[in-house]
Amino acid sequence: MLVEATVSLSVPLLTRDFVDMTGSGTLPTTTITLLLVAMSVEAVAGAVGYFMLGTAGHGIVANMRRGLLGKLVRLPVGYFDKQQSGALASRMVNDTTTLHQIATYHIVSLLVGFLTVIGAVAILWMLDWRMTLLLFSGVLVAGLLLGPVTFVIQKISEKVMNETALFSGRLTNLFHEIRLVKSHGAEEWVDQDGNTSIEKLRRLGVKETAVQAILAPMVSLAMMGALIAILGYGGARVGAGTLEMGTLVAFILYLFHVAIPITQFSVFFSEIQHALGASKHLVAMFEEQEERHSGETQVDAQAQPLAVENLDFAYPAREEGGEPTKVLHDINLTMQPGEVTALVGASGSGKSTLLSLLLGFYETEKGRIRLGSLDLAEAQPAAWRRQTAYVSQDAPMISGSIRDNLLLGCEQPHSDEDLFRALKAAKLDGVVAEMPDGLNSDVGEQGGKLSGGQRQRLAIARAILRDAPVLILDEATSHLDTQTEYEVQSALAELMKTRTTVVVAHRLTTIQDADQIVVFDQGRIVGSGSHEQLNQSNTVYSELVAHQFKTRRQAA
Ligand SMILES: Nc1ncnc2c1ncn2[C@@H]1O[C@H](COP(=O)(O)OP(=O)(O)OP(=O)(O)O)[C@@H](O)[C@H]1O
Repeated sequence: MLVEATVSLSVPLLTRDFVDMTGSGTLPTTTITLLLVAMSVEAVAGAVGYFMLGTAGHGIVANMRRGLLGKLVRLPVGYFDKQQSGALASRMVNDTTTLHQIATYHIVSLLVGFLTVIGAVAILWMLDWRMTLLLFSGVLVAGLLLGPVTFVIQKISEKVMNETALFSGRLTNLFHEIRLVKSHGAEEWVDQDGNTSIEKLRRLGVKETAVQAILAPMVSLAMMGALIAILGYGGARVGAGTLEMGTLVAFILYLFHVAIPITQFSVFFSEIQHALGASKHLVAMFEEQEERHSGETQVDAQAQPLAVENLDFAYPAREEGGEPTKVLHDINLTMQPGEVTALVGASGSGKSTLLSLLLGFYETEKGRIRLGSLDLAEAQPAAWRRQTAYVSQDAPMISGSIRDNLLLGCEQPHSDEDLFRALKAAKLDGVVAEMPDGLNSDVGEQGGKLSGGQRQRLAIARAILRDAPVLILDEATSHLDTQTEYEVQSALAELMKTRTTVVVAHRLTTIQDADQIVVFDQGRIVGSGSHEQLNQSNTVYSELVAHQFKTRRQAA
């Protein structure tokens, strides 16, 4: 592009010679040849420059997206609690594209334009300084008008980006939950809600266009003024014989050399405001504190007790300035290898939160979690989690096949036989074998092509395959019918024999044989022991048992 700019500066000078020579009656073949060569070089250099910039731009966007993706997956779970996943996706896709243009074409055009203008001014000054001053008074006026307008554009652009991210977030969520929307006949509400955002975006777009619409004419008006002044003043000087005709022509051509970059500056300033809006959020994402990478990587949970000591925990405030939600108070608990520890308690009493903490999803405020003598705070979270297999309440699935879901995060290779063995233990082998594509069958978005029970069995098979010494099950069998639950429970019982197991279960029948039952009440442990012990001596537990017994009898 520098070659293009330099060569393009010679074109008006060559044109001046061409006009002056043809005016004096000679045919300037050398000048014509030079003009043709200069114009061809300008065109080729322009095309090559455009291609190279485009290629660099795509590289920049890809790098930025790679960086962002790498960053996002390494952010702690707490970050995602505060974000809408669709909004994050929008930032990754749309905001990075906005930066593409600015990082390549606009920045380079600005630099090249700047050099062109300097070159043109130098040549013009040598040709005729009075006319140069005249031309630049027009440029100065244009510059002074641009400042405030670009500021307004930045403000609007920022609002557009935020609204777009919000809109994408809402849509993603609504489409995920389309069954909920339809079952509640909420299509009309979704329509209205979406239309409000669409209308907001339209209004902002119109505002932005209105400001942009006055920007370009303002610049061209200033340039037209300069052109007319040059033509009037230059024409008079040619008439008076103090200026060559060729020099006036060269001036007019140089005017475009100045005008085009100046117009590009105006586009640049409006684009840079756009990019500033986009980059603000991307920079904020890049600056987020990642989950700890440091710590002990040699975590061995084999035959080690898992202990929780004096643990307090509060979720961070949902909005700025809000109060954190205190959820766990002074938790003390030891889970022995080869034993099953069951956590029971009313809904919201903090059982799942404790599981999240055992998995190192959140940093704890006070107290410790230990595996043998190793403190979780001193271990690398990823290494710690490699020692655990976790089946959560809703058995989430990734988009892809049964195989992809089974092998999620697996480091060792597994044969199809291994996969079927795990599926068999989870009582899902028959279902998968009957699928037309077997292990390669697609599970659908969020596992939507599988039933709730099948998803749960697939999640259990995944945990079995992971073969980790610590097993963490959060209501892992709640979606299964009694017969399947019984069969899966016996497979799990086999698995639990050699592992440290923590189970959360609402249906107390499934954990009556647990080695240790721990009773939660409003974030505190209010008792622990065997089913018989607790049933006799712990009122919270005996009430839970009595309540469940009553509910079942009523259901029957
Ligand atoms: N990410 C979060 N941010 C803020 N508060 C949360 C978050 N997750 C859970 N809570 C709150 O923490 C408390 C304990 O929730 P938790 O899910 O641990 O209970 P639970 O005993 O597992 O309940 P359930 O049996 O219904 O699953 C609840 O009051 C809940 O509102």
